[in-house]
Amino acid sequence: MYNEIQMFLDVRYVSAPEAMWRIYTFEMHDMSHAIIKLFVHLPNMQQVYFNTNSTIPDVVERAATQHTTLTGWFALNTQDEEARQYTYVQIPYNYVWKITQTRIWVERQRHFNRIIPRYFVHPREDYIRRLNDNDLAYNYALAYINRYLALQGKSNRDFQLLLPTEPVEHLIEDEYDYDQSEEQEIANRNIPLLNQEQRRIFTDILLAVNENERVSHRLFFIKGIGGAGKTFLLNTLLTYLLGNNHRYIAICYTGIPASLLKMAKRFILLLCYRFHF
Ligand SMILES: Nc1ncnc2c1ncn2[C@@H]1O[C@H](COP(=O)(O)OP(=O)(O)OP(=O)(O)O)[C@@H](O)[C@H]1O
Repeated sequence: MYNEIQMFLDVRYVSAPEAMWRIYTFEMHDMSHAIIKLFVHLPNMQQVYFNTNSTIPDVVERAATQHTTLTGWFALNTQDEEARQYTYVQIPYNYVWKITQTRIWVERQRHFNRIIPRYFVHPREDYIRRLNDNDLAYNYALAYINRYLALQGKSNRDFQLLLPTEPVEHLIEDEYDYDQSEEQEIANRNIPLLNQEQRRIFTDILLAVNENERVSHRLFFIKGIGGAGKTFLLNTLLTYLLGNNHRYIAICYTGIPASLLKMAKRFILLLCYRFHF
Protein backbone atom coordinates (compact mmCIF):
# COMPACT_ATOMS: atom_id res chain seq x y z
CA MET A 1 0.00 0.00 0.00
CA TYR A 2 1.28 3.46 -0.87
CA ASN A 3 1.54 5.54 2.29
CA GLU A 4 1.73 9.11 1.12
CA ILE A 5 2.55 10.58 4.54
CA GLN A 6 5.32 8.06 5.23
CA MET A 7 6.72 8.68 1.77
CA PHE A 8 6.83 12.41 2.47
CA LEU A 9 8.62 11.88 5.81
CA ASP A 10 11.09 9.42 4.30
CA VAL A 11 12.25 11.62 1.45
CA ARG A 12 12.03 14.93 3.25
CA TYR A 13 15.28 16.76 3.77
CA VAL A 14 15.50 19.39 6.51
CA SER A 15 18.48 21.67 6.06
CA ALA A 16 20.24 23.27 9.04
CA PRO A 17 18.69 26.74 8.46
CA GLU A 18 15.20 25.21 8.21
CA ALA A 19 15.78 23.14 11.35
CA MET A 20 16.78 26.26 13.31
CA TRP A 21 13.83 28.17 11.91
CA ARG A 22 11.46 25.47 13.09
CA ILE A 23 13.12 25.04 16.52
CA TYR A 24 12.62 28.75 17.15
CA THR A 25 9.04 28.34 15.88
CA PHE A 26 9.31 31.26 13.50
CA GLU A 27 6.44 31.78 11.09
CA MET A 28 6.73 29.58 8.03
CA HIS A 29 4.42 31.70 5.85
CA ASP A 30 3.52 35.32 5.62
CA MET A 31 1.58 37.38 3.15
CA SER A 32 3.48 40.54 2.48
CA HIS A 33 2.00 42.05 -0.67
CA ALA A 34 -1.32 41.96 -2.44
CA ILE A 35 -0.51 41.35 -6.11
CA ILE A 36 -3.22 42.56 -8.44
CA LYS A 37 -3.12 41.40 -12.03
CA LEU A 38 -4.18 44.00 -14.58
CA PHE A 39 -4.99 42.76 -18.05
CA VAL A 40 -4.08 44.68 -21.16
CA HIS A 41 -5.61 43.54 -24.44
CA LEU A 42 -6.81 44.79 -27.79
CA PRO A 43 -10.56 45.36 -28.35
CA ASN A 44 -12.42 42.03 -28.19
CA MET A 45 -9.18 40.10 -27.71
CA GLN A 46 -9.60 39.35 -24.01
CA GLN A 47 -9.45 35.82 -22.67
CA VAL A 48 -12.87 34.26 -22.21
CA TYR A 49 -13.40 31.31 -19.88
CA PHE A 50 -16.34 28.98 -20.27
CA ASN A 51 -17.61 25.64 -19.20
CA THR A 52 -17.41 23.00 -21.91
CA ASN A 53 -21.05 22.15 -21.24
CA SER A 54 -22.22 25.70 -21.98
CA THR A 55 -24.00 26.49 -25.21
CA ILE A 56 -22.40 28.88 -27.70
CA PRO A 57 -25.06 31.61 -27.21
CA ASP A 58 -24.44 31.42 -23.44
CA VAL A 59 -20.68 31.72 -23.92
CA VAL A 60 -21.12 34.71 -26.25
CA GLU A 61 -23.57 36.35 -23.87
CA ARG A 62 -21.23 35.86 -20.93
CA ALA A 63 -18.24 37.18 -22.85
CA ALA A 64 -20.18 40.25 -23.91
CA THR A 65 -21.35 41.13 -20.42
CA GLN A 66 -18.29 40.24 -18.39
CA HIS A 67 -15.65 42.88 -17.95
CA THR A 68 -11.91 42.37 -17.76
CA THR A 69 -9.97 44.63 -15.40
CA LEU A 70 -9.31 46.86 -18.43
CA THR A 71 -12.84 47.14 -19.83
CA GLY A 72 -14.06 47.43 -16.22
CA TRP A 73 -11.78 50.42 -15.81
CA PHE A 74 -13.22 52.02 -18.95
CA ALA A 75 -16.73 51.40 -17.59
CA LEU A 76 -15.76 52.84 -14.22
CA ASN A 77 -14.51 56.01 -15.89
CA THR A 78 -17.78 56.55 -17.70
CA GLN A 79 -19.71 56.60 -14.39
CA ASP A 80 -17.35 57.74 -11.68
CA GLU A 81 -15.73 61.16 -12.10
CA GLU A 82 -13.51 60.58 -9.09
CA ALA A 83 -11.91 57.58 -10.80
CA ARG A 84 -10.78 59.66 -13.78
CA GLN A 85 -7.92 61.18 -11.83
CA TYR A 86 -6.22 57.77 -11.60
CA THR A 87 -4.25 55.94 -14.24
CA TYR A 88 -4.94 52.24 -14.79
CA VAL A 89 -2.02 51.25 -12.56
CA GLN A 90 -3.21 53.57 -9.77
CA ILE A 91 -6.72 52.13 -9.80
CA PRO A 92 -6.02 49.09 -7.54
CA TYR A 93 -4.82 51.45 -4.80
CA ASN A 94 -8.21 53.13 -4.72
CA TYR A 95 -10.65 50.53 -6.05
CA VAL A 96 -11.15 46.81 -5.55
CA TRP A 97 -11.84 44.42 -8.40
CA LYS A 98 -15.06 42.69 -7.37
CA ILE A 99 -15.71 39.36 -8.99
CA THR A 100 -19.48 39.21 -9.02
CA GLN A 101 -21.77 38.27 -11.90
CA THR A 102 -20.54 41.22 -13.92
CA ARG A 103 -17.10 42.02 -12.41
CA ILE A 104 -16.64 45.67 -11.52
CA TRP A 105 -14.27 48.06 -9.79
CA VAL A 106 -15.73 49.31 -6.49
CA GLU A 107 -14.31 51.92 -4.19
CA ARG A 108 -11.68 50.53 -1.80
CA GLN A 109 -12.65 50.55 1.90
CA ARG A 110 -9.47 49.11 3.38
CA HIS A 111 -6.15 50.50 2.30
CA PHE A 112 -3.05 48.32 2.25
CA ASN A 113 0.36 49.88 1.96
CA ARG A 114 1.78 47.15 -0.14
CA ILE A 115 -0.08 46.53 -3.34
CA ILE A 116 1.72 45.49 -6.49
CA PRO A 117 -0.24 46.02 -9.66
CA ARG A 118 1.10 43.71 -12.37
CA TYR A 119 0.38 44.14 -16.04
CA PHE A 120 -0.41 41.12 -18.07
CA VAL A 121 0.01 41.67 -21.81
CA HIS A 122 -0.19 38.70 -24.11
CA PRO A 123 3.07 38.65 -26.10
CA ARG A 124 1.20 38.30 -29.38
CA GLU A 125 -0.90 41.37 -28.62
CA ASP A 126 2.15 43.24 -27.52
CA TYR A 127 3.77 42.66 -30.90
CA ILE A 128 0.61 43.55 -32.78
CA ARG A 129 0.11 46.71 -30.75
CA ARG A 130 3.72 47.78 -31.14
CA LEU A 131 3.77 47.15 -34.87
CA ASN A 132 0.12 48.03 -35.47
CA ASP A 133 -0.16 45.43 -38.21
CA ASN A 134 -0.99 41.72 -37.94
CA ASP A 135 1.05 40.52 -40.92
CA LEU A 136 4.04 42.59 -39.95
CA ALA A 137 3.87 41.22 -36.40
CA TYR A 138 3.77 37.67 -37.78
CA ASN A 139 6.77 38.38 -39.98
CA TYR A 140 8.55 39.98 -37.11
CA ALA A 141 8.08 36.84 -35.01
CA LEU A 142 9.34 34.60 -37.83
CA ALA A 143 12.39 36.80 -38.34
CA TYR A 144 13.00 36.87 -34.62
CA ILE A 145 12.91 33.06 -34.30
CA ASN A 146 15.00 32.65 -37.44
CA ARG A 147 17.62 34.94 -36.08
CA TYR A 148 17.94 32.97 -32.87
CA LEU A 149 18.06 29.69 -34.75
CA ALA A 150 20.79 31.09 -37.02
CA LEU A 151 22.99 31.44 -33.96
CA GLN A 152 22.79 27.66 -33.65
CA GLY A 153 23.41 27.11 -37.36
CA LYS A 154 19.75 26.37 -38.03
CA SER A 155 16.89 28.14 -39.72
CA ASN A 156 13.09 28.20 -39.50
CA ARG A 157 12.97 25.66 -42.33
CA ASP A 158 14.57 23.02 -40.09
CA PHE A 159 11.48 23.21 -37.89
CA GLN A 160 8.85 23.44 -40.62
CA LEU A 161 8.39 27.13 -39.92
CA LEU A 162 7.95 29.74 -42.63
CA LEU A 163 10.64 32.27 -43.37
CA PRO A 164 9.66 35.93 -43.07
CA THR A 165 8.09 37.09 -46.34
CA GLU A 166 9.60 40.54 -46.17
CA PRO A 167 12.75 41.91 -44.58
CA VAL A 168 12.06 42.98 -41.03
CA GLU A 169 15.60 42.73 -39.75
CA HIS A 170 15.71 46.44 -39.01
CA LEU A 171 12.87 45.97 -36.52
CA ILE A 172 14.84 43.58 -34.38
CA GLU A 173 18.11 45.42 -34.48
CA ASP A 174 17.26 47.15 -31.21
CA GLU A 175 17.43 43.78 -29.45
CA TYR A 176 21.18 43.98 -29.82
CA ASP A 177 21.52 47.62 -29.04
CA TYR A 178 24.23 47.78 -26.42
CA ASP A 179 27.56 49.47 -25.93
CA GLN A 180 30.28 46.85 -26.10
CA SER A 181 32.92 48.89 -24.28
CA GLU A 182 30.45 49.68 -21.49
CA GLU A 183 29.72 45.97 -21.07
CA GLN A 184 33.42 45.25 -21.02
CA GLU A 185 33.90 47.85 -18.33
CA ILE A 186 31.13 46.35 -16.15
CA ALA A 187 32.58 42.86 -16.62
CA ASN A 188 36.04 44.09 -15.69
CA ARG A 189 34.59 45.61 -12.56
CA ASN A 190 32.60 42.53 -11.52
CA ILE A 191 34.93 39.67 -12.39
CA PRO A 192 37.40 40.46 -9.57
CA LEU A 193 34.44 40.43 -7.15
CA LEU A 194 33.50 36.82 -7.92
CA ASN A 195 34.07 34.52 -5.00
CA GLN A 196 36.01 31.31 -5.40
CA GLU A 197 33.06 29.15 -6.35
CA GLN A 198 31.56 31.72 -8.70
CA ARG A 199 34.96 32.14 -10.34
CA ARG A 200 35.32 28.41 -10.89
CA ILE A 201 31.92 28.17 -12.58
CA PHE A 202 32.64 31.32 -14.60
CA THR A 203 35.90 29.85 -15.91
CA ASP A 204 34.35 26.46 -16.68
CA ILE A 205 31.51 28.03 -18.64
CA LEU A 206 33.83 30.33 -20.57
CA LEU A 207 35.89 27.33 -21.61
CA ALA A 208 32.73 25.56 -22.74
CA VAL A 209 31.61 28.61 -24.74
CA ASN A 210 34.81 28.46 -26.77
CA GLU A 211 34.10 25.95 -29.53
CA ASN A 212 37.81 25.26 -30.01
CA GLU A 213 38.30 24.10 -26.43
CA ARG A 214 38.06 20.39 -25.80
CA VAL A 215 35.88 20.16 -22.71
CA SER A 216 34.09 17.16 -21.24
CA HIS A 217 30.68 18.86 -21.07
CA ARG A 218 28.90 22.00 -22.18
CA LEU A 219 25.78 21.75 -20.08
CA PHE A 220 25.75 23.29 -16.62
CA PHE A 221 23.30 23.22 -13.77
CA ILE A 222 23.98 25.87 -11.17
CA LYS A 223 22.37 25.35 -7.80
CA GLY A 224 22.62 27.45 -4.66
CA ILE A 225 20.46 28.74 -1.83
CA GLY A 226 18.64 32.06 -2.24
CA GLY A 227 21.13 34.93 -2.25
CA ALA A 228 24.10 32.66 -2.98
CA GLY A 229 25.03 34.80 -5.99
CA LYS A 230 23.70 32.83 -8.99
CA THR A 231 22.19 35.88 -10.70
CA PHE A 232 25.30 37.94 -10.05
CA LEU A 233 27.45 35.21 -11.56
CA LEU A 234 25.24 34.79 -14.62
CA ASN A 235 24.99 38.52 -15.24
CA THR A 236 28.74 38.89 -14.95
CA LEU A 237 29.12 36.08 -17.45
CA LEU A 238 26.54 37.54 -19.86
CA THR A 239 28.08 41.00 -19.57
CA TYR A 240 31.48 39.52 -20.29
CA LEU A 241 30.12 37.74 -23.37
CA LEU A 242 28.53 40.95 -24.69
CA GLY A 243 31.72 42.88 -23.98
CA ASN A 244 33.64 40.34 -26.03
CA ASN A 245 31.24 40.33 -28.93
CA HIS A 246 29.68 36.93 -28.29
CA ARG A 247 25.99 36.51 -29.05
CA TYR A 248 23.88 34.51 -26.65
CA ILE A 249 20.26 33.65 -25.96
CA ALA A 250 19.24 33.84 -22.31
CA ILE A 251 15.87 32.19 -21.87
CA CYS A 252 13.80 31.99 -18.71
CA TYR A 253 10.54 30.22 -18.14
CA THR A 254 8.90 33.13 -16.40
CA GLY A 255 8.98 36.90 -16.46
CA ILE A 256 10.59 37.70 -13.10
CA PRO A 257 13.90 35.90 -13.72
CA ALA A 258 13.84 37.26 -17.28
CA SER A 259 13.74 40.77 -15.84
CA LEU A 260 16.74 40.02 -13.60
CA LEU A 261 19.04 38.54 -16.21
CA LYS A 262 20.75 40.64 -18.80
CA MET A 263 18.89 40.69 -22.12
CA ALA A 264 16.95 37.58 -21.19
CA LYS A 265 13.75 36.53 -22.90
CA ARG A 266 10.81 34.59 -21.68
CA PHE A 267 10.56 31.15 -23.26
CA ILE A 268 6.99 31.83 -24.31
CA LEU A 269 8.02 34.89 -26.33
CA LEU A 270 10.03 32.66 -28.61
CA LEU A 271 7.22 30.22 -29.14
CA CYS A 272 4.00 32.17 -29.00
CA TYR A 273 3.70 32.77 -32.73
CA ARG A 274 4.35 29.20 -33.75
CA PHE A 275 1.71 27.75 -31.47
CA HIS A 276 -0.58 30.78 -31.09
CA PHE A 277 -0.65 30.53 -27.31
N1 LIG B 1 30.71 38.09 -5.78
C1 LIG B 1 29.86 39.04 -5.42
N2 LIG B 1 30.30 40.28 -5.14
C2 LIG B 1 29.45 41.26 -4.76
N3 LIG B 1 28.14 41.10 -4.59
C3 LIG B 1 27.63 39.89 -4.85
C4 LIG B 1 28.45 38.79 -5.28
N4 LIG B 1 27.67 37.72 -5.45
C5 LIG B 1 26.42 38.11 -5.15
N5 LIG B 1 26.40 39.40 -4.78
C6 LIG B 1 25.24 40.19 -4.33
O1 LIG B 1 24.51 39.39 -3.40
C7 LIG B 1 23.11 39.56 -3.56
C8 LIG B 1 22.45 38.20 -3.82
O2 LIG B 1 23.00 37.65 -5.01
P1 LIG B 1 22.10 37.08 -6.20
O3 LIG B 1 20.86 37.88 -6.40
O4 LIG B 1 23.00 36.88 -7.36
O5 LIG B 1 21.71 35.67 -5.55
P2 LIG B 1 20.84 34.48 -6.17
O6 LIG B 1 21.59 33.22 -5.86
O7 LIG B 1 20.55 34.74 -7.61
O8 LIG B 1 19.56 34.58 -5.27
P3 LIG B 1 18.06 34.01 -5.56
O9 LIG B 1 18.16 32.53 -5.69
O10 LIG B 1 17.31 34.43 -4.33
O11 LIG B 1 17.59 34.71 -6.81
C9 LIG B 1 22.92 40.53 -4.72
O12 LIG B 1 22.74 41.82 -4.17
C10 LIG B 1 24.25 40.45 -5.47
O13 LIG B 1 24.53 41.68 -6.15
